[in-house]
Amino acid sequence: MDQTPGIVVTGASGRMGRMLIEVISQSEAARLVGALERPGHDWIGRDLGEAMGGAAMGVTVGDDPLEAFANAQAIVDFTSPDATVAHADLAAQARAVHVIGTTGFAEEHLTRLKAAARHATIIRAGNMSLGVNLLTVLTRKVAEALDTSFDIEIVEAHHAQKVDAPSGTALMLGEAAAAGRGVSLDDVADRARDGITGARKTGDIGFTAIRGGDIVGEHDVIFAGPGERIVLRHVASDRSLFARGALKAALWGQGRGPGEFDMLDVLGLK
Ligand SMILES: NC(=O)c1ccc[n+]([C@@H]2O[C@H](COP(=O)([O-])OP(=O)(O)OC[C@H]3O[C@@H](n4cnc5c(N)ncnc54)[C@H](O)[C@@H]3O)[C@@H](O)[C@H]2O)c1
Ligand SMILES: O=C(O)C1=N[C@H](C(=O)O)CCC1
Repeated sequence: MDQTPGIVVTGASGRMGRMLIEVISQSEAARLVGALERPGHDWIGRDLGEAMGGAAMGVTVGDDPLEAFANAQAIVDFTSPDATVAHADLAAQARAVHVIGTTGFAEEHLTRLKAAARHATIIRAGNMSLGVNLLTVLTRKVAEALDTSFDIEIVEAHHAQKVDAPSGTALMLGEAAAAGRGVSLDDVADRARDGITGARKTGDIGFTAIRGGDIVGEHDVIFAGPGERIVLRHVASDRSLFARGALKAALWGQGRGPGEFDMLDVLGLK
């Protein structure tokens, strides 16, 4: 009998859902045991492979997380904040590792995820790629080394369908820069500029979001100082990058105790 961890993918028809299904079903380290979509979605009740336009996979797309999670060792969740928070309680009940790629959480969502992590292994990151996680480490180091005569600006670009801004990645980079400076991001984030804004406040960390076309994900962290500028950049050109990171997290989480972890834990970058 196959002893590899069984994984359920939520948001199966989404940009990331499809990518996750491809990556997990090609992996020898895990099995795809379920696929979920939101109630009312036209994939519900269909074979997943056929719904994706290929050969049957023997997995029927469902809309009942309780039933799907019962036989899973990991849930990989790239959906919406409300859906993910609901899934967190059910994943905890099923004792399945919950890998969360969803972004755009409000404070109330984060509080609920923290509560769920008292009983469950949650691995959450706004970006699952090695490169971006390494970039957060570099950003923190550069911010630590420079004083506030260097203005920090984070510029991100994503596809036209993205619904949240700033991106989860931009916020991760902002948190890293703020940590390097020994301040709280909430106190220094400047997330909206329009009209007569006045001069830039020293110490602020600014965010700019570009949306258009099919951009997968690009992030610049700019340190603009007197007479010079440092730019740290990450460009994602293929979504499978995020799916491979999420699978790595699901495998890393097996046998871990409850708690909230991130990709720095998974990648050994802490
Ligand atoms: N962390 C990362 O590395 C990373 C990478 C890419 C995208 N993301 C994030 O992942 C999320 C999804 O991105 P996307 O581009 O795939 O979006 P998408 O809109 O293409 O897909 C989301 C899917 O979730 C489904 N869904 C919504 N509610 C659901 C529910 N209750 N149960 C099951 N399925 C449900 C939707 O029907 C949709 O198919 C976004 O928050 C995005 O920012 C994170
Ligand atoms: O396509 C998206 O949506 C992405 N979301 C993540 C974010 O918000 O940073 C990661 C990059 C792609």
